[in-house]
Amino acid sequence: METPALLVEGLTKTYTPGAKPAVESLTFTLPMGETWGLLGGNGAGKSTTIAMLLGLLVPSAGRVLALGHDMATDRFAALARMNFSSPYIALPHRLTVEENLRVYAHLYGVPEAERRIAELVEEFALGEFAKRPAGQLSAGQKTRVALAKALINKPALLLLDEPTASLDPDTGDWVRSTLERYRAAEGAAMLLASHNMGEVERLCANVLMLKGGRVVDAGSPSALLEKYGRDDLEEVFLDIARGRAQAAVA
Ligand SMILES: Nc1ncnc2c1ncn2[C@@H]1O[C@H](COP(=O)(O)OP(=O)(O)OP(=O)(O)O)[C@@H](O)[C@H]1O
Repeated sequence: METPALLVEGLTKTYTPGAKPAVESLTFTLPMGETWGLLGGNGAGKSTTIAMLLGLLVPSAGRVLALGHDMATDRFAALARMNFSSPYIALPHRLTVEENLRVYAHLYGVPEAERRIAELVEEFALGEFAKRPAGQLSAGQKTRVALAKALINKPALLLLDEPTASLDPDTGDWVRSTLERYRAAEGAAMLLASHNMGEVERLCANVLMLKGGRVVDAGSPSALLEKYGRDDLEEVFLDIARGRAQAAVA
């Protein structure tokens, strides 16, 4: 069997000893070539999960194999073939957009960096502000630069925290198409934390519903719609968030 993009077993994070874990016993296997969604309300544990998957946060228990590498012992081998975007992590704001991409291309050891940067500037339509400092861009422009940075090393595994937050509907739609095209062309795997149910329905083969740090339900968007007897994932999400899951499936 092909090595999965992510193999996660019993992943747990307790920030404060004795308190309830922010993420508890998370277990799943993300195959190569698929996009999965991590859905949950504020504080459900999405960002904590992504930070552990990236090796930015040390888990309290459990393990993560990313692209076959154990993130506790061998994370640099995995990180070279991974990337991420998060609205909470700012790009160096005094550097221009182009300089930012050059720094990341260097960090990831991208071959033919200038060519790759030119491709991304073209694909993400960054040309009109490529020579401006990243700190002076609008939120939507920053999001596009962050996505270009996330694809700079052609990652096999992409972790996306709210990839279309602060984008207008048209640009958001364009970003979703770009991500979908990238996945199909490269056979990459993606894990997407999102509050945007339409986005999750459109992009994700499978969805993990998180509540209070635990997976409370999982399945393909169509299987979840059927199970809860709903027309869209937003309603399924509200059923779960408001604790109506049992009533819905009874
Ligand atoms: N550094 C920290 N120290 C202590 N508790 C934290 C820390 N970071 C997050 N938490 C807590 O862990 C829980 C999960 O937070 P997390 O940010 O992972 O949720 P989330 O699903 O990403 O939420 P949101 O949708 O609001 O971004 C929350 O109760 C939060 O208060």
